[in-house]
Amino acid sequence: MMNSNGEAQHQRIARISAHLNPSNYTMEQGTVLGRINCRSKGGASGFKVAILGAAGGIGQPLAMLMKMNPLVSVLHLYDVVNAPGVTADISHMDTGAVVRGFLGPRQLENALTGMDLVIIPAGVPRKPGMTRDDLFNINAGIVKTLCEGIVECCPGAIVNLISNPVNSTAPIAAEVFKKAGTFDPKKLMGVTMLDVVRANTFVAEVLGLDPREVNVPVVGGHAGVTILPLLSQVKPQCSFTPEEIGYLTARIQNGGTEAKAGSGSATLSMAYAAVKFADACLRGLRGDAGIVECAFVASQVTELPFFASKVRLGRTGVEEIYPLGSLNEYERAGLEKAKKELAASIQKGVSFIRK
Ligand SMILES: NC(=O)c1ccc[n+]([C@@H]2O[C@H](COP(=O)([O-])OP(=O)(O)OC[C@H]3O[C@@H](n4cnc5c(N)ncnc54)[C@H](O)[C@@H]3O)[C@@H](O)[C@H]2O)c1
Ligand SMILES: O=C(O)C[C@H](O)C(=O)O
Repeated sequence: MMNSNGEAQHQRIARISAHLNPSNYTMEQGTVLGRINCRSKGGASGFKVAILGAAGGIGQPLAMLMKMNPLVSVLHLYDVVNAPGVTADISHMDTGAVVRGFLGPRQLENALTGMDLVIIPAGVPRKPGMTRDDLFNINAGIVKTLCEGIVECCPGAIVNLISNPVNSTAPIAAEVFKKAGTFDPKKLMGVTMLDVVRANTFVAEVLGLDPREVNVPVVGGHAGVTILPLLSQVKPQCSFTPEEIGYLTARIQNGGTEAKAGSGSATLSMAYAAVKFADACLRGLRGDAGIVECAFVASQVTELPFFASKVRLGRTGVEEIYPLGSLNEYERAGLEKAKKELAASIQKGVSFIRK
């Protein structure tokens, strides 16, 4: 009869033998050690997070940063290409989250089942000279398919939508969920955090402050004039010259073109922003109080059905949407321009599903 040390050793040998036998490898389990219940897996507490488009320019650093997040116990990495390699690479990080990879549509169901939070950076990015709306024809279909998967496998999950054009893809997601009867406006957020991250950085440069001390609300949407920084509401309280306002507004609105200097679109700062926002969502789900961030959500703040503004995140997702507060004349003019473009982008997304 084996003593408990002998038993443990026997199990370790069995695990290693399984690891050395390639027939035991299944992509869905990410690594063989994951498949055979590796004892180094994270604790049972924590949230289950899926990244769809995890092998891409945003997806990879986003996956790495989420693997480092102590609130994450399980991390599912889904893509239509290269998911095995990215998963193996990230799974070697000695942090708590268990990582599993999923490749291609046949594995989408397993990637999504049981998830608390689904982050979607899947789809094509802009090339020089393109607008975000030029991505619509390809990305609308991708987002639709992935959201249909969410309907089937994790209809109660929080969804963070990154794929552009966000002003249309978030309404597309909402329409897919409405059609299936699973739409919960508290759970769907278009990610506009990068606009806030940029605004904090650029404003801090002008004011000579540490960006971590600066908070700039950015409302509206996530493309050109729909990106509306409210410089009159910057914290800490401050004032700007008209030249500074013109410079900052233009730089924040065109940050996406500045990033990567015309050779692609932002990936690293976006991954940082996505993780900052996802972490806020997870802290909200955990029940932390007072978590306020900007996001593009189903809203009654204006006459438009979707709008980005400050929201409070809690156990059920978006628990409160804040009004815009008082705007100066420059911002009121910007709001009118933003609403005009936003209305068309939202309608384009809605029509894509209702057509
Ligand atoms: N919301 C924002 O602030 C923001 C910021 C930057 C980029 N973006 C957008 O994010 C998207 C991704 O950008 P990127 O630079 O990572 O692009 P990328 O091409 O590097 O990566 C996209 C990934 O999506 C995958 N993909 C394609 N179709 C898929 C599908 N059906 N299912 C799952 N995965 C699929 C690709 O294989 C690829 O790995 C783009 O639409 C870009 O415009 C948004
Ligand atoms: O500009 C882009 O196309 C990507 C993204 O939306 C960004 O703001 O960086």
